[in-house]
Amino acid sequence: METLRQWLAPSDPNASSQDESTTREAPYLVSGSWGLSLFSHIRSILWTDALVQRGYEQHRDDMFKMPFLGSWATVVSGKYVEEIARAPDSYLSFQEIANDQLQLEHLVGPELSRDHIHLALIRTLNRNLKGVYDEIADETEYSISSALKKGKDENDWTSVNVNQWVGDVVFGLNQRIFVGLPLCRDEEWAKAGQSEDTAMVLRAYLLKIFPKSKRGEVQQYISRFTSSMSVAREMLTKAIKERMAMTEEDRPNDMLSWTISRAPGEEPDLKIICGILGLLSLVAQGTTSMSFGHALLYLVAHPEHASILHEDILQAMDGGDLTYQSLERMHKLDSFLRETQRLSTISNVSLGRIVMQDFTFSNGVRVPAGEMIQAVATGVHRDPAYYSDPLEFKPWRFYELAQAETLSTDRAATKYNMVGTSTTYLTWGLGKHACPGRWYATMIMKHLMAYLILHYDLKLPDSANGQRPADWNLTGACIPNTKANILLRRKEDNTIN
Ligand code: HEM
Repeated sequence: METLRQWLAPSDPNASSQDESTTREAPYLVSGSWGLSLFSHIRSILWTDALVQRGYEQHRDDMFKMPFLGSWATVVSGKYVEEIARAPDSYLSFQEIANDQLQLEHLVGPELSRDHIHLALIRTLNRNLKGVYDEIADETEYSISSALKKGKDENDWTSVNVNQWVGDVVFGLNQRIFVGLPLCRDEEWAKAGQSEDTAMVLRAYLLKIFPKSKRGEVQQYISRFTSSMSVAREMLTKAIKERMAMTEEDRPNDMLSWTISRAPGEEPDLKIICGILGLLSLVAQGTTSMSFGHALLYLVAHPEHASILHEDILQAMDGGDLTYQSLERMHKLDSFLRETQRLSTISNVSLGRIVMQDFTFSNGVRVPAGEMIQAVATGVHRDPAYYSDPLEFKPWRFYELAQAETLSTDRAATKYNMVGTSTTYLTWGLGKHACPGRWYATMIMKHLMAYLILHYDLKLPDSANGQRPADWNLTGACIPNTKANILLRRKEDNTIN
């Protein structure tokens, strides 16, 4: 009970009491006093989105303080977002918040939480995107059809739960790139890997309840009860040993081989390699499948846009196959997906940082070391000052903005592309820590959507009455409705690749 109290109570809302008369704290959105704050913390976990939105409406282009996942966070918008993005890591640390939220030191290992080797691997992934695309293209039909086997037959159609089906398909594609054939198609691997992703997030939540000094012991204890982890580790260890027995030139060109080559030490540590792949799988899986699940639900709820997308895709293919280069020419599909990410942003906030040394914003608000800073994302994405008819789904919004700017400036406007970041589009964060996996995630999403539109009929079940099932908001995340189903049917004309 005491631990729970410590976790839920503010670390010390008055800890930032000003020594310097020129600085101040951000205004509290809810009371910081004990009792009320316990209630506020519980409320903030259940209704983070509503609290962030209220704060944004009251303190737009400024900042406020609210309970956030068990701590206090100063939440900013406007020009202050750039101040976070520009701040040195020695003041505002992304690494620290990632370590804290995923408990990397305990769940993955101190080497990874300290050195972040995975970032170099994502750079390798980005350099190899064209080759990676060919693997993804080769895996797509297998991944889609094996996930469809878990669905329910309804006349000519197969009914699937969106979250589950998209999760399976994206997992299959990611694993082809991460661990390659044959492991990526192993059903036991898929089962263990997917439950390991969920287990890791739950373990991180659990560990955070305990004081830092006790987390190592607690992790040792709970790992005895997580069989998915040992199954996944065992299978991966076998694959690693097989790869290590090959010369570097003979190894397949995938994340597993890159990781073995980059892992520190003469004799790479299997635990570190497993940890890196586990972490990459975790960050790539939930984000991409949630985003794609949202996009798919917009597609089936707005069938009037499907033919325009179909035309855009065929035009980009120019009589040829679906290729990496053709994806880059699918401007309307790009705009469609960016609009789905604007309206159903998977996280209400972005640019989360832990303050390492007291940090003062240009308006004099000082945030003491140890506290958290976040930026409003969804509120900004739905602000009429930045987006006309912000609550309306306008799939060609970014396409039209890019066209207009290209015409007026005589230069191709790339800032509205799906991977573009700005203070008013925070899906990927901003600045030096903006998502390094966004080119890969965008490639997967564009390819999968184009492939589905070319080869499958898709629709909402009649029971949905043509309405997109409402998103679910929980602890700051925006999840595609977990009960939403869609129907799929392979098209008869399979002449187009
Ligand atoms: C649609 C899918 C995705 C979304 C919406 C997304 C979103 C984000 C966001 C908001 C951040 C924080 C940026 C900041 O604070 O400024 C981030 C960071 C990161 N993302 Fe993604 N992400 C996605 C997919 C991926 C994928 C596929 C990978 C790996 C292949 C990945 C790897 C990472 C990593 C490693 C970081 C930390 C960067 C750093 O330490 O500097 N993400 N992502």
